Amino acid sequence: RKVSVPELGVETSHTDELRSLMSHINDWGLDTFRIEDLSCQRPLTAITYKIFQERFLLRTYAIEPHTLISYLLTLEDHYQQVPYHNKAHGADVCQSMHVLLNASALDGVFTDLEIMSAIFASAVHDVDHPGVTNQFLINTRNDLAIMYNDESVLENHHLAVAFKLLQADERNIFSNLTPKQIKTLRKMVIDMVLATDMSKHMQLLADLKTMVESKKVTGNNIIMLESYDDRIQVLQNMIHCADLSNPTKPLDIYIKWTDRIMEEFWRQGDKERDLGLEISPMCDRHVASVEKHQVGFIEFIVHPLWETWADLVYPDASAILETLEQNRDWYQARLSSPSSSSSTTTGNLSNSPSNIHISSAHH
Ligand SMILES: COc1ccc(C2=NN(C3CCN(C(=O)CN4C(=O)CCC4=O)CC3)C(=O)[C@@H]3CC=CC[C@H]23)cc1OC
Ligand SMILES: [Mg+2]
Ligand SMILES: [Zn+2]
Repeated sequence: RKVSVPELGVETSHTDELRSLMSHINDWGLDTFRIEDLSCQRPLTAITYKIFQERFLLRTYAIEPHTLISYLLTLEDHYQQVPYHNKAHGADVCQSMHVLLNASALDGVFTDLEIMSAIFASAVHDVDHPGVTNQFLINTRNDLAIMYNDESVLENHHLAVAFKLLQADERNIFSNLTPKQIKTLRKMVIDMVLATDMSKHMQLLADLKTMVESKKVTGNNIIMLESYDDRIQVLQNMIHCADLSNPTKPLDIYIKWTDRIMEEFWRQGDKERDLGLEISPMCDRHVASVEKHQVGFIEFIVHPLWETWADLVYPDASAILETLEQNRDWYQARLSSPSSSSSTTTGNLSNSPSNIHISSAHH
């Protein structure tokens, strides 16, 4: 029986504007925040539905549109209303992953099943995130830490929730896959989401560097990946890059993500203070050095990863690396110049030059 679904997957009164924004689904720097507004707070459903259509995945895997929308709406409802790790972040990582998969150095490298696994993994990768870190859950003996024995607690939980939601027939988007396909997809999704645990970062990056050093390409510079381990390693680094892509986006968008993650970290710090626990790095709102943290985050983590990724897919990620370096310099400049000192934020702003970004108090 035919069940009618809205053209863009979500009910909205801004259909024309949303359609036009969605035409940029393949572009780096798509404004997820505007999609959040235009989709009536359904950015994850709107973006993931568009990507599945764009890649013909509904046709290839005989997925009913209403089944996909039903799964996506329920998945989206299971993202918590926390400042950063909410449905907008899920949507953003999903769209970023979609763009990374389009690198010409990866042209024809991944199968449709691997691509669908990567998009699905990105959409679900932080579902039901409570807005606190693994270490906080462990330190407070949270039920989740007990359930997962302190090992990748959040990431195991995101996966369990994502697959549990598939068990309802009306939401089972993989009902027409073969048992072998489902087994392969499930393993790849688990391997990718577990790789978003920051405690795996150094090992992931080391392995990526080794791969870059021994990179094998075809005649037209396409990367050759023979084994499952090589293929999943690239996909794991890809979702990790997408998860760490905020500093590589246009500055106005990057700053909004920074505002959100800092508010989420500060709320955790407030809880730690109330519990008499040591306040985690970057989590004390009374020691606000947002710029310093961003420069450190980029220098120690984001740039080393993206520099290596840019080597692997050279020259496809060169513009992204360029934006990252410009954004780092912008935060660096605010560290040293007087405009970043607290006096300006409480001082007379009327004479501040328009080109200096004065956002909310903590910047
Ligand atoms: C837009 O801005 C951010 C976005 C995400 C994160 C995440 N952070 N993290 C770890 C926290 C602890 N870490 C550090 O303290 C690293 N570090 C230094 O060593 C010096 C300064 C600094 O930041 C590692 C990353 C997460 O685990 C979040 C969840 C998954 C991915 C990245 C997220 C951090 C951001 O801005 C600092
Ligand atoms: Mg996560
Ligand atoms: Zn994430």
